[in-house]
Amino acid sequence: MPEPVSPIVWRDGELEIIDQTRLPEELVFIRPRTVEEVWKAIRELKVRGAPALGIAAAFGLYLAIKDFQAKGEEELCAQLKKAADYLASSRPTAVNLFWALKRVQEKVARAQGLGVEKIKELVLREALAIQQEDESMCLAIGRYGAELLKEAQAILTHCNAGTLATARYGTALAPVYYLATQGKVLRVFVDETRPLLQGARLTAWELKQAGIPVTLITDSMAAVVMQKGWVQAVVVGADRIAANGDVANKIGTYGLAILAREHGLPFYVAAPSSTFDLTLATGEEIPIEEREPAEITHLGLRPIAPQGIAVFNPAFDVTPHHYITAIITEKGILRPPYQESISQVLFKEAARQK
Ligand SMILES: CSC[C@H]1O[C@H](OP(=O)(O)O)[C@H](O)[C@@H]1O
Repeated sequence: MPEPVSPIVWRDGELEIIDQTRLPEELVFIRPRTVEEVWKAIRELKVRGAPALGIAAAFGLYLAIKDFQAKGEEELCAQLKKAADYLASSRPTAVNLFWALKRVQEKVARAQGLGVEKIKELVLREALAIQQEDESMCLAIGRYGAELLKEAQAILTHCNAGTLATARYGTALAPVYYLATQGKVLRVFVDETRPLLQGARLTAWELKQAGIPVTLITDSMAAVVMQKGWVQAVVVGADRIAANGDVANKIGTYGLAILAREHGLPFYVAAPSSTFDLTLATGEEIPIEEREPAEITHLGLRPIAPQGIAVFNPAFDVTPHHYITAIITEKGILRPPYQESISQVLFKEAARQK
């Protein structure tokens, strides 16, 4: 199986990003050189997917300061905070973006006294570390998730939680890639995922590249695919997971969870620990991004709805934890009650590090 692509790399002193708005027709790379260009790439979903947003934001911080002529560390840190606040305004739901911005700034705060140039180098090193760690976390999610899917013939997934949404390998698709390397090839039923079609444009593309069999369906077909018994599990990604296990993910996920429950299918969420937001008790507190009406009323330039029609365009919804069979993380499989299993897996690790 060909190695899944990485959508975002630091190569020869430049940030190189696959422009995901050009897929599946063209594989086009862009090289943002300023924090403004990174902000725009995030906002326009040229780079998207919760972990990939964290990685892009971390590199965006470096681009914001690499050529900045600071008189001293204090001025440099002020520029870094200004850039972090700016990047934080690009998209509100995926917590990985905010987690990465916070992690880099905290690293810099602990490095006071190093000098301006050393701090700049440290920010780049931290962005590279975030990217490398994410790839390792996706691999671990693949191994843990494979245990849950090893008896399945096919799964259904929604949106794109594959290699294009992460450093590499993905979250929901990581077990599919891992099983393929072990000689077990699953078929993946892919929701097209209106309105921006991340499933049809991105998941179908990346799985085809990897030689994984794909069946593309419209979002409205998921129920009958489950009714016919064509899939044995539903596996999706996440953009933010609250302390009780409520999951924010692409709009349409909540409906899939209810359908899975109705058809007696396991509903798995795959996410690294950087997607958990333990400051939020429940999913009710997760900010849900609302995007432009034109994403729904138009297909490209062509209107597909009457002009001026009222539109509701939330990019995400929240699936209550009681619909979720298990959460696959890089540290293991979390089972209900999530309030306990999340803290045991995530906090216990942190406690040991103190
Ligand atoms: C591996 S997390 C991917 C997650 O992000 C997607 O949203 P978007 O394409 O708007 O960035 C979707 O919710 C995926 O599940």
